[in-house]
Amino acid sequence: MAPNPHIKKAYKAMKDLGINDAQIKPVLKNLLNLYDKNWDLIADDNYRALADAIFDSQETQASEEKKGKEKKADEAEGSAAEVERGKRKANESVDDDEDALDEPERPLKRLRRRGEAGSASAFNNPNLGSPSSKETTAHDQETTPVLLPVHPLPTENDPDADALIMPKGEPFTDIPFTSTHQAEMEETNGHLEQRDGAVATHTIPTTIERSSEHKLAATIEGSSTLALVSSPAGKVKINLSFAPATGGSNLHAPSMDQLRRAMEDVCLRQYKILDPNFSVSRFLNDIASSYLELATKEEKPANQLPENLPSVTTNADVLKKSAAAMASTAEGSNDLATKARNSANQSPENMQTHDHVREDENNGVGESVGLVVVPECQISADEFRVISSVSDITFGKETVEIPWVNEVNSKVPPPFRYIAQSLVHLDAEVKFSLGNIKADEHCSSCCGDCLSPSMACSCATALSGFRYTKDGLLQQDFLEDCISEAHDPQKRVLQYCQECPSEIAKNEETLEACKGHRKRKVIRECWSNCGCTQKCGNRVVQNGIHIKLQVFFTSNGRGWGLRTLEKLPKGAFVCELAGEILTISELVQRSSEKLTSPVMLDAHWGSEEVSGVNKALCLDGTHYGNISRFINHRCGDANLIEIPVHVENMDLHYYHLGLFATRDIEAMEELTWDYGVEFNDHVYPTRPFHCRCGSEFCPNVKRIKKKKSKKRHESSQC
Ligand SMILES: C[S@@+](CC[C@H](N)C(=O)[O-])C[C@H]1O[C@@H](n2cnc3c(N)ncnc32)[C@H](O)[C@@H]1O
Repeated sequence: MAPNPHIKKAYKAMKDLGINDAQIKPVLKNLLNLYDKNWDLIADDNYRALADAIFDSQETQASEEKKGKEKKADEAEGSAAEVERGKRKANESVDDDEDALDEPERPLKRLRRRGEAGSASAFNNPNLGSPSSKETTAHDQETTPVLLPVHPLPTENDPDADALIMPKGEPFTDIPFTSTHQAEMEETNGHLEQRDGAVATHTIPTTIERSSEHKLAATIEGSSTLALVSSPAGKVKINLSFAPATGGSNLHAPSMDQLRRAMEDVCLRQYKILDPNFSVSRFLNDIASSYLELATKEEKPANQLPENLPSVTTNADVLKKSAAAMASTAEGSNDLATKARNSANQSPENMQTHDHVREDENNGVGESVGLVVVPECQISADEFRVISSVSDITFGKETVEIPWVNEVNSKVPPPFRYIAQSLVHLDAEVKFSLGNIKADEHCSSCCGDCLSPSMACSCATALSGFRYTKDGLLQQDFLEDCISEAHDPQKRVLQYCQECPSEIAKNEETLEACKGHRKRKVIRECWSNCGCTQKCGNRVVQNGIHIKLQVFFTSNGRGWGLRTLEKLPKGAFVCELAGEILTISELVQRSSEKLTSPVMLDAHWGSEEVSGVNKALCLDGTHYGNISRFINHRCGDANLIEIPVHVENMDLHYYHLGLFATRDIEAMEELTWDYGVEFNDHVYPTRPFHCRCGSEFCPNVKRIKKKKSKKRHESSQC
């Protein structure tokens, strides 16, 4: 009978690892039983399961043999052996190490010790185990420490100088990063080396030995290790290595940025580190400097505190200190920093005199920023949610992550609930039902992608062509029309209500006449009543955000803003204006709060369909909103424009508002739109603000320009 090809391959893989046939057979038999002859499981990851099982059986066998030998020796030597065992117990750790060296070396372990030390890649590469690859001697295996992949030591110009370095090729494990490093170090030629005979002990056994060219040398004895090594320039580098046999076939090295973000997330969630300037690379830098500082200090007797030892601050002290630092930039009482200060029960003045307060907390690059570890009771769940949203302020509610940064001060974004789609607050009559769709709004002919020419459907006819191009941008002529209507009052068509909802909602004795509402050009997208796919080119706004955005703190007094992290072409969809859908009466009731971003949905207010205060709707993103709530206003030449979009039906009193690029926008440019507010309209329920948009169309800029030219004129006359 021809040999089973599976068995043949398994034997080959094991032989490549230096395992002989006799060792393979019984283990493979057991494994086949165990896995119900599922060869896929056994063959996975180059027969890892089989190799592991063989190593385990070797270990069991070795320890049983050892026990047997001890038993025999005890019987033969009687009381003499008792004495010997006593000695052995006293030297237990030494004996254990020797026993470990007596054990047959696992081929995997050996592979790892060769040159690359890359366990996972070595395991997946059968050639590394073949006789042609360079063998180490038994002596090498016993005494030579493994050279972990060597990373160049940091230099002044090294952009990676602060980076946490992960040894390439070592598998990853989530073993906790704990170290009780007690290595005795001495300084030689400006770098740290271990004193002869001293052993750096970690919770996980590791040896660090003196090695040339400032390389880090460490043996991996099982789990993860943490080691530090210094450069001739006095810099300290941290090296992490991970347990060999873990990670599986999915093992891949995360980028430094991913690692940093993940760590910052952990710090925020688990340790509740409040300072938004907290950075993992800076934190690692601090570990390295503290290490260097402690390691280069003269040893003191155990009961004597070394001079200049960095003072250890209690959590409460840290809280006061950091709250004080944060308070120096806090403006609003709503600010988390202010809350932290209040909870520390200290006046800012007292705290400013506190020894530990840092003056430069805003821009202390390279400085260690005081971390605030706040007991859970001191911040609300809402506040904590906002703090922990650094990497994604949307909490996964959009198809893209939107991070926030504050490079200006220590403020964090205001607490609000992120919603990707607008929601009715209470009374607004918004019905999305198929039954409400009129017969002429049903499109029976659309199929696949409505924008492909062969698919011309009745949606296209109804709109005299689609508003989008095949690239998902707005049609240029349509966009230009919208822009010029918005900019040029002459081109605006106003509609007047007979009884204006805004005026009715004011509840004043005399009803004022309608001031007029702009008739708007609209986009109509395909919806559930259409037969096309979700990828149809006439579905843009409903498919949500697809660009890289970032919330950031503006540097000229406009609070938070939104910017794009990528270049955007003219006509690109950015995001929808989403928030709570309110009736006008509800909005007026709220107006005592001076809302930050209410938007009227008044494009059809002149029509008969929209009459009465419950039909006239608006959006408010103050408490519930999407990313648009961070977009600041710009007079006249904003780079975004809002356009009404009908998605669910052509119901005139509710529609979506899509924000589109009015021109090409560079990466890192702030996104702005013209709120269309009259700054002298005191009835409009938005928080009045002194406009700092800087646009040449801004009344404030015009006023300043006028003043300047007047002054210049006056001085030229003198
Ligand atoms: C929709 S929010 C925009 C995000 C806001 N900057 C924040 O920090 O949350 C509107 C508020 O931002 C501020 N704002 C927007 N545009 C501004 C501008 N051009 N100048 C000054 N403040 C502005 C005003 O306080 C306004 O009430």
